[in-house]
Amino acid sequence: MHTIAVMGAGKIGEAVISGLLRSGWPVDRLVATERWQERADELTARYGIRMLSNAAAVEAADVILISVKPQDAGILMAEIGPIMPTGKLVVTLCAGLPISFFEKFLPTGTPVVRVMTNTPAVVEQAMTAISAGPHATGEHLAIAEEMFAPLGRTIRLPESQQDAVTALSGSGPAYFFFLVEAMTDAGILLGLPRQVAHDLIVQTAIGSAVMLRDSGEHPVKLREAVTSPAGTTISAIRELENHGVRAALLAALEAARDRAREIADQST
Ligand SMILES: NC(=O)C1=CN([C@@H]2O[C@H](COP(=O)(O)OP(=O)(O)OC[C@H]3O[C@@H](n4cnc5c(N)ncnc54)[C@H](O)[C@@H]3O)[C@@H](O)[C@H]2O)C=CC1
Ligand SMILES: O=C(O)[C@@H]1CCC=N1
Repeated sequence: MHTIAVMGAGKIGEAVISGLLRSGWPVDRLVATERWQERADELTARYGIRMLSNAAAVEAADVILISVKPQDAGILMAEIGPIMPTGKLVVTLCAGLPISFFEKFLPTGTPVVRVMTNTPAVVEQAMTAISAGPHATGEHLAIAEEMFAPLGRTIRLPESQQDAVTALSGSGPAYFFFLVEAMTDAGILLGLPRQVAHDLIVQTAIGSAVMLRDSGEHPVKLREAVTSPAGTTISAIRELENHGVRAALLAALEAARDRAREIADQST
């Protein structure tokens, strides 16, 4: 069994820690690092996890998970790159940063796997995309899958698709939350109490998501089944089309993908 070091145990780092522990991963096979002592103490109290310095974590583990913000990755890699022994697996969660960015800091031949997950990891419903770097083998991909499978679904994709994945499923939960927030406001506009509007739309979102996953039907078919001739739904759909919601989504995801590319450019 491997020992995993979570380097930068923030929101996503903690989701990985809690998911692994819930799935039965032994806590003595997990270490983490955190630059703020208060945060480190909080994680030890919550999970009983050993919090180490970056250098000690690299030494203790054979799988090194980079889960700091992309803007902090250069500083972390400059610290741990020179002391990284050969043969360790590096797994990065950093949005936008290519595998080649990490390889620059690491001994030649170090396997690097790039991963994009999302926050539904905290309820074991993440969508995680996993890509191999030039030195990563099927065995390394399998280790990454073993780490992320407890958090939800996993998929293997070429690294060239990771910026699109980041825009779609990495950021995706934010778009759904935004939609729920806006629809709750619409319910209030129509005279419903806030809590009632919230409960109605959350259950509608859950029901729709389960139908999308389990019915095997195309979303167009599912929408058509709700849309009666001269009914209420088509009046709403006309307004969504008039306000360019479809075009807004295309432009929004393109902007997120472009931002991922910009993060990569700024890192070189
Ligand atoms: N939040 C999200 O929905 C997703 C985030 N990601 C990626 O995951 C990474 C982490 O994101 P979050 O967890 O949201 O950020 P976060 O800010 O919550 O966590 C990063 C943690 O790293 C710590 N840190 C920074 N530099 C450090 C260093 N040198 N040594 C030790 N600890 C250090 C920070 O104190 C912080 O607690 C990012 O690269 C992001 O692109 C990936 C998928 C989804
Ligand atoms: O907004 C971000 O940059 C990160 C990456 C994907 C989700 N959150």
